[in-house]
Amino acid sequence: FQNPTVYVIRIDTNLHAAPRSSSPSQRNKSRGANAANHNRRGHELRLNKDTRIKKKNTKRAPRWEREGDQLYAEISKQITRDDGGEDELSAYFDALKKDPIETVDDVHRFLKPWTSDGSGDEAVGRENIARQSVKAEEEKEPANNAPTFMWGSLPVGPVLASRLYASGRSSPTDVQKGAFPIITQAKRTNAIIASPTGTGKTLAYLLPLLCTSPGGQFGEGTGGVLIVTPTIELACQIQREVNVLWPPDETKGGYSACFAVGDVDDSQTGDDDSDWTSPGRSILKSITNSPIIAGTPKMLRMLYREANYVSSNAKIDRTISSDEATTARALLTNMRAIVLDEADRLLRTEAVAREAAERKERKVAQRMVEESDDESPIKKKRLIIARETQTEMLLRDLPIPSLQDVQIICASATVGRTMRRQLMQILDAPSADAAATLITGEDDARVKSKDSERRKSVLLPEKLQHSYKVVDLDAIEDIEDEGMSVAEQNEERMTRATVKSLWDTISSLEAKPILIFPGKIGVERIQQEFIAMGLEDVRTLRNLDGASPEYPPIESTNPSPWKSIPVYIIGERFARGLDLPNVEYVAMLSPPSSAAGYTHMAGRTGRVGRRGTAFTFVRPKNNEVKRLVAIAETLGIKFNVVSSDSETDIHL
Ligand SMILES: Nc1ncnc2c1ncn2[C@@H]1O[C@H](COP(=O)(O)OP(=O)(O)OP(=O)(O)O)[C@@H](O)[C@H]1O
Repeated sequence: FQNPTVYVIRIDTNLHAAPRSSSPSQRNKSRGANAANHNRRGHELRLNKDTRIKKKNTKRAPRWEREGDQLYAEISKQITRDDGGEDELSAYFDALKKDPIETVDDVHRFLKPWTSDGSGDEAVGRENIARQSVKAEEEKEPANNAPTFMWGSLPVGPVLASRLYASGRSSPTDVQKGAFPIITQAKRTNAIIASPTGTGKTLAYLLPLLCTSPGGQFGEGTGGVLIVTPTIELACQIQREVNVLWPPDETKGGYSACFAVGDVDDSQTGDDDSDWTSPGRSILKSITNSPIIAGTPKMLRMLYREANYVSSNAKIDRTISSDEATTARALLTNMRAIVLDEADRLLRTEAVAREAAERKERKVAQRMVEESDDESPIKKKRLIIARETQTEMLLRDLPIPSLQDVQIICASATVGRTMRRQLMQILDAPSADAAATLITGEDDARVKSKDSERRKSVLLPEKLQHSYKVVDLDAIEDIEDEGMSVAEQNEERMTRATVKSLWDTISSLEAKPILIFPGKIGVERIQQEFIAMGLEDVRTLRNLDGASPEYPPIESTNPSPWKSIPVYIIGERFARGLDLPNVEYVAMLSPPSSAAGYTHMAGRTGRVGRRGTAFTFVRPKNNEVKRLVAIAETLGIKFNVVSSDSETDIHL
């Protein structure tokens, strides 16, 4: 009843009117000779003409009908407004004769008083328009070339919007909404995209770059965008994402718009010395007009070094083909953006932070010794100096005029002050803010929470649950193998106990894909154990791409082609950015050595608002328990306890 619908019911109130004749002929008869003097209901009409007209006029049409008529009359007129009227609007239109509309901006300026952001109380008139046009000139931003067709609130253009919908992404995530306007700004803006794992950071940088691509998919030019990733697997994952948005066109050679610089193809490098092609040249040869180049910093350094050589020696070195020379020149001249995906890992931020903390600790210790009378020498820990990384070397040596001319975009779930300062140094910027704009998915209520623990947990997806399980060593008997040292026997017992704990945990869970980080135990051992226990779909990095007939492609979201629920076993260093479909559980077989490590591993589940649980297996050892406490403290998370038969459970 809040929005009642009004029905107009016409009721015939003339209940005493003569009944209607059943047929038209009878009706005509009943009207008879006097019909002219009677109305249709048989009431007598007065023949006095004036009275009759008067009577008709007194029955006025309802207001809405009269206003409606007026409106219809008004809108059906030809709108020329050349009639030289004297109202304000006519004056406004008259001004057009002196200053006709010629450009898109003229149209906006002219229509401004009727657009929702034009303040309603401003007087309509030429003065007003002139003022607005001056203002517009002052504020004039270079035009944004992004096509308009909305994906949620983002103008990504009809083609990309349809492909996004078709691939099951119906609206942008918060960080995608935040990143798009900043990255597409006509004034080149560097950006750091920082938001929890699984919030769509890849699309957050990819979409604005594709939308601002000069000439689109086939007009961008080779190597317009360079994406640096810590692993080749991540580069391939980005390639798959690009293929969804910009599918390879068979009529144009069927190559992907994103070239993933992987291991060098041996078939390109001949066996004998005369056929030998350098790895850099092999990569260069394989690039076929790809506008986006993605790869690890080491491979990219090799590629760009070779491109530099080829472009400067094309005329004198006979081994250089004209195609190679063209590609090399394009690589060096087209670059407009560089993305550092998982930037803190690429810039080895952790090592720099560790070194800084260690130096600070040393200073404090030194001061304490100086202030006390204690003469005993200070025990010094070895200082591990953070070395320059491959990415830093790549950025330093890139054969382009200046990094200032290229848009730099960094993305990671774990961005801190150290990383921002590193970037500031690399770009020679006066401050971290000047180096790059920080973009976060700020709609998360946790960011504004008064509870500091809750604020800390913002690095992780909100729906991600955390659990730990204590490995029950007593469940495994002592190992007595004469071929093994005591230490090896203990290690083996630990491994068996951990595998048993893992198996017991998996057995108690709903059947859903699980990702295991095996820690020291290693990928192969867990794989062998699980296959021996009868699991069929046990995958490692090698069979993730679905190329082998035994393993269907992992993009498949339909569980029907799965032989059994997939179990992925992946080494920790490949955790970053990995996006495996439908993974509901992550198992870390020992507590990670840093909170950032935990964030990236646990974050393989609970992605894009889905549920997920991360299990950490902890042995009853001081260092492992301490690590788990430090992780819980840093990230502001509370663990659930997975019960175990042993009495050694620790409650954090
Ligand atoms: N707007 C969206 N709606 C639904 N799903 C999305 C959307 N954007 C991205 N995704 C999907 O979310 C998943 C995670 O995206 P992505 O890998 O970019 O996350 P991320 O933030 O980079 O995570 P990580 O920090 O772990 O690398 C992908 O499968 C991607 O296809």
